[in-house]
Amino acid sequence: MRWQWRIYEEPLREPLATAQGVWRSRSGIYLRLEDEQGHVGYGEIAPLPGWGSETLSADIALCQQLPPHLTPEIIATIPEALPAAQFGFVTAWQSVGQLPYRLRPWPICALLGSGRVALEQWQQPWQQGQTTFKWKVAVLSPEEEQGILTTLLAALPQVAKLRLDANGGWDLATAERWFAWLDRHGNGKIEYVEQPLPPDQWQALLTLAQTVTTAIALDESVVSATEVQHWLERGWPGLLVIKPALFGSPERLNVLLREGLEPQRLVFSSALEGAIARTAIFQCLETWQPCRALGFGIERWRSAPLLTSLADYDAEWHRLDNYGKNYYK
Ligand SMILES: O=C(O)CCC(=O)c1ccccc1C(=O)O
Ligand SMILES: [Mg+2]
Repeated sequence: MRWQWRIYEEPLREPLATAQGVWRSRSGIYLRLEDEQGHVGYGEIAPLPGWGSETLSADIALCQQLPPHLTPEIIATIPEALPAAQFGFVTAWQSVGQLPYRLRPWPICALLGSGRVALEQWQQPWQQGQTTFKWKVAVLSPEEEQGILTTLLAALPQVAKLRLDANGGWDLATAERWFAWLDRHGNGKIEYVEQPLPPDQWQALLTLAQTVTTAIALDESVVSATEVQHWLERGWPGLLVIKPALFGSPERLNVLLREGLEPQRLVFSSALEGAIARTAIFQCLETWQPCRALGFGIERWRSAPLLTSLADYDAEWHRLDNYGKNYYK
């Protein structure tokens, strides 16, 4: 199987502020495979350095070193330390001759910007039928955020659900105060709090999950399949955010599900990947059958529409030409 790759860097439509800083652009690598009969396939490597996945330079080094003809055996040698590359190559290989996919629309959770803008930003997605929202916290002080949250919770209709994402930005004392506040004021509308403490504080995270009423989801703690496995062995009782683009080969999740991981505990979420990876993820969802709204409501920051024809793929392959350099095998 012959293949080509192309590095891109695309500015976000607006900066995304999280507890870990402000993001302004997103880089990755698009892959294009073609077999002897002319069947094509596409894949995307979209690592998030600083997020437990590899760096883009590590993926570039991998692409430079792989031979001009791919086989499943070669793809299987991609090391565990490069989970975004594993995802990109495995899904690219699976897509050859299968495109375009016919995909279902799933309920989506709309991401709201940190701070007061959330009070406006939920309304348009609500009018379009979305009922789950996520708000970035640990960006302002707890007092400021709880003030805004009081208004937001009062404004949201009773059937709406709100996720809070602290991106590991609280310490234990702050988290305990926040959970006490949420137990009193959550109004039945808080679906869960995502990554309240830094990813490595596993004992404190386990204790919190066993003592507070509000559900907790791990995100940064469980970026790759190996980490998910580790937390399951530790007895993590809560939810798990899966960012498929950073997770490794999708087959790893199939195995965990076959071994009894309950699908209701999973929340699938975007890593602000591009259209090729997003479409590959939605193809995986046909197998994974998500039970909760997908954390893919990120259009405000990056437009990544599902690709529904080979012409769409071809256009996407060429679209980011101006952002990155081209490399051909
Ligand atoms: O999960 C969602 O609902 C939206 C996506 C999101 O929040 C996100 C996007 C890129 C990187 C990290 C995160 C995060 O969950 O913290
Ligand atoms: Mg998160």
